[in-house]
Amino acid sequence: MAAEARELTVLVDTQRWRETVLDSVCLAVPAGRVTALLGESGCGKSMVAAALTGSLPSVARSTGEVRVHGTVGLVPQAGATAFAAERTVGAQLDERQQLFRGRSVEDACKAAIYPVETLDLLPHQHSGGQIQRAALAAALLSEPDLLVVDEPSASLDRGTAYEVWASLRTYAGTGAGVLAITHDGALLTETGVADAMVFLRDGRTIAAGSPAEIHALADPYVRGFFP
Ligand SMILES: Nc1ncnc2c1ncn2[C@@H]1O[C@H](COP(=O)(O)OP(=O)(O)OP(=O)(O)O)[C@@H](O)[C@H]1O
Repeated sequence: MAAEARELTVLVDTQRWRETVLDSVCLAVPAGRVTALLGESGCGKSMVAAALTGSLPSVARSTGEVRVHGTVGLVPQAGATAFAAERTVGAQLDERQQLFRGRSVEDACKAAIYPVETLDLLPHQHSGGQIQRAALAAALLSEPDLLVVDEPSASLDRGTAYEVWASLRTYAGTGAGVLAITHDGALLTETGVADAMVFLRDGRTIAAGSPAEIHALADPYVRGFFP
């Protein structure tokens, strides 16, 4: 098991706003598998990603159990936040490569379907889809045991989205656990990359299982994610 959460509850208290954003969430991310996390906007998917990767906001307090076995990598929903604003993406990928000394920058960019022609641009000079793939390349350089990707294909055309999902599948094939957050049940079904799906609603886990088990459910909330 690359990671698991049991009875994970997260309370956000900003002084002006107080809310339980995750309520007794249970989730498993097996090693060597792609687990997809789905749910409507604001239901808490990114908060699960933050809890698993140790990056909860300072206004959040968590209870319950989170276990991660090995190293973690996060591809944030806004890819630019994975980079410093004032240096080129290429320079920052080179620095990460020096730090981890694993795969080459070229190899990580290829795996992330990131176009190397834009390596010399600053993060904000990238398109939404380009910087998201650059953030994936950055995460792959550290070869984490648990890779959490938040909306990896939200800004991509269908063809490139397919390639990115296939690449996540390949990465899971190296033995890592991959947790991929998405709204796009149709794309998950078409690509067939998810070994398991977990659905969140209002901060709670409401369904989990293999794609076949999920497709057999009559729950209209779950069915609403598929064409
Ligand atoms: N940094 C933060 N500080 C305070 N509250 C936050 C923060 N980030 C998220 N929240 C709150 O936590 C709840 C869950 O947000 P989250 O970003 O996890 O949703 P999501 O399911 O990922 O949504 P989306 O699909 O729109 O990205 C929301 O009510 C949101 O307002």
